[in-house]
Amino acid sequence: MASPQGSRAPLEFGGPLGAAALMLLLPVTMFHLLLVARSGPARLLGPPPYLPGLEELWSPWALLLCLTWLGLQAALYLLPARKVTEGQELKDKSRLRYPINGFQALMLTALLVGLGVSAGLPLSALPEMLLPLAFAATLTAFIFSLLLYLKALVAPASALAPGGNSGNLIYDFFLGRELNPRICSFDFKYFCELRPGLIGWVLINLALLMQEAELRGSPSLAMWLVNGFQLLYVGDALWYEEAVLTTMDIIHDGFGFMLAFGDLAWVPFTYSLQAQFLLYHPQPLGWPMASFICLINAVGYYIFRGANSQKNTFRKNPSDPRVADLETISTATGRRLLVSGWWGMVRHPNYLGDLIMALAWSLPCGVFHLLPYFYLLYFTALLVHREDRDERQCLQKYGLAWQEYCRRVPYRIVPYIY
Ligand SMILES: NC(=O)C1=CN([C@@H]2O[C@H](COP(=O)(O)OP(=O)(O)OC[C@H]3O[C@@H](n4cnc5c(N)ncnc54)[C@H](OP(=O)(O)O)[C@@H]3O)[C@@H](O)[C@H]2O)C=CC1
Ligand SMILES: CC(C)CCC[C@@H](C)[C@H]1CC=C2C3=C(CC[C@@]21C)[C@@]1(C)CC[C@H](O)C(C)(C)[C@@H]1CC3
Repeated sequence: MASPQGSRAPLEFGGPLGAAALMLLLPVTMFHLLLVARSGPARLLGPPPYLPGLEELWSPWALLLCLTWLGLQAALYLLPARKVTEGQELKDKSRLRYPINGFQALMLTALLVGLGVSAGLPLSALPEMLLPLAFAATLTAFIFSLLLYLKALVAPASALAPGGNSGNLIYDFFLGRELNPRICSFDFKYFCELRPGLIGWVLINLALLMQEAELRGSPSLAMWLVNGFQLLYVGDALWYEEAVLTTMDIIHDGFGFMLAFGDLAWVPFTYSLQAQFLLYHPQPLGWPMASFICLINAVGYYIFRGANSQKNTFRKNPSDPRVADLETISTATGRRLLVSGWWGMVRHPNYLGDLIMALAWSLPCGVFHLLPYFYLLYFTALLVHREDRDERQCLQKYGLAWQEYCRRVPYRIVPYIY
């Protein structure tokens, strides 16, 4: 099967073997975390307390709940949007159109959940269903990825992603073949990246907070902090929804098992790990320490938002007064690269801010368990690997201009360290 570029793109993630290993390892890790978080010792590196049988994982109700959730989010996606925006230019010079109504979907979901809870919906029962729900989400992601793979077989070559079309079934299934799979105007990748998983994550956090309130009379300060920080992160992603259109996932990566599983299962069930841990292992936290952790989160958010907004504003309109004074390097493609402001500090200031926030999300869980720091460890590995992939893509895109940028801004993520 020919690559859409004519020559084959270099294999990533360790090729077919790496892809096969990740397809097994990621779900196993997710179930390990879910089991260990509720066990007494909560040891990240220890064995799980027991191995669940199929009867504990499989529940038709969980699958129904999962599909209903996807259906609800799809319906909210289809509601009239306050704005419809165009994505980046594609290979065939066309641009796709995307509805900007993610924040509206979050608000409407909050309203529906609020009404449901006041009418007696037992949201605090959700934590008891996390295992079968995670299993249902994994199954859904797997079947969905199969359908996406089949859909790509009839897609035109111009619709295929630069990677994910090696001709190896396992590798292509994992990475995803089609860049922007759609049915009419419904864009599956854009929908999955921001809606069901991210909103599902804050809903699971809320359910854990409510169950803690039922168990202990009121939610702990640590649980409030974790819920608040992560709600800010998800609210921000949906408020600045348009920014996702310039991320690597939308511009470069195909839509396959990696993103389908990542978006639908990995994000809601592993990103809520700190709240899961806190429900079963309450941690004392005083106001002085809580204030310090809030400050760390605020610093991380300031860097993350500042850097992402600066790049998006610049990419949308380089003469925007907010970025017009920044120093830039011209490239042969006609696009310019920022070399001052946030992007003159390190080559990925947005990753730095994100990592600082990740630390703030774990600190409320204390320093005596490694488990709540899993997100920070995984995220560091993800971003270092992502930065390396992006670096190679930018070198290919911008050649000498990228080398000049690297010379002017030598550090990748952490100034003077990395
Ligand atoms: N919570 C999570 O699980 C995850 C969060 N993230 C977050 O998502 C966000 C987006 O990440 P990601 O898509 O990886 O990367 P970026 O948003 O950093 O995008 C990288 C692209 O930005 C452009 N760029 C790079 N340097 C410059 C420069 N100096 N001037 C102008 N443009 C430049 C290049 O594209 P071009 O030139 O073509 O515009 C490059 O390919 C980040 O904040 C990250 O932290 C990411 C992964 C997971
Ligand atoms: C587990 C696998 C090896 C990889 C799965 C990766 C995915 C979970 C992540 C890839 C890029 C992501 C982004 C976000 C969430 C996680 C995934 C899907 C993001 C939507 C989070 C919120 C941010 O504000 C963002 C910038 C919009 C993020 C975009 C990338």
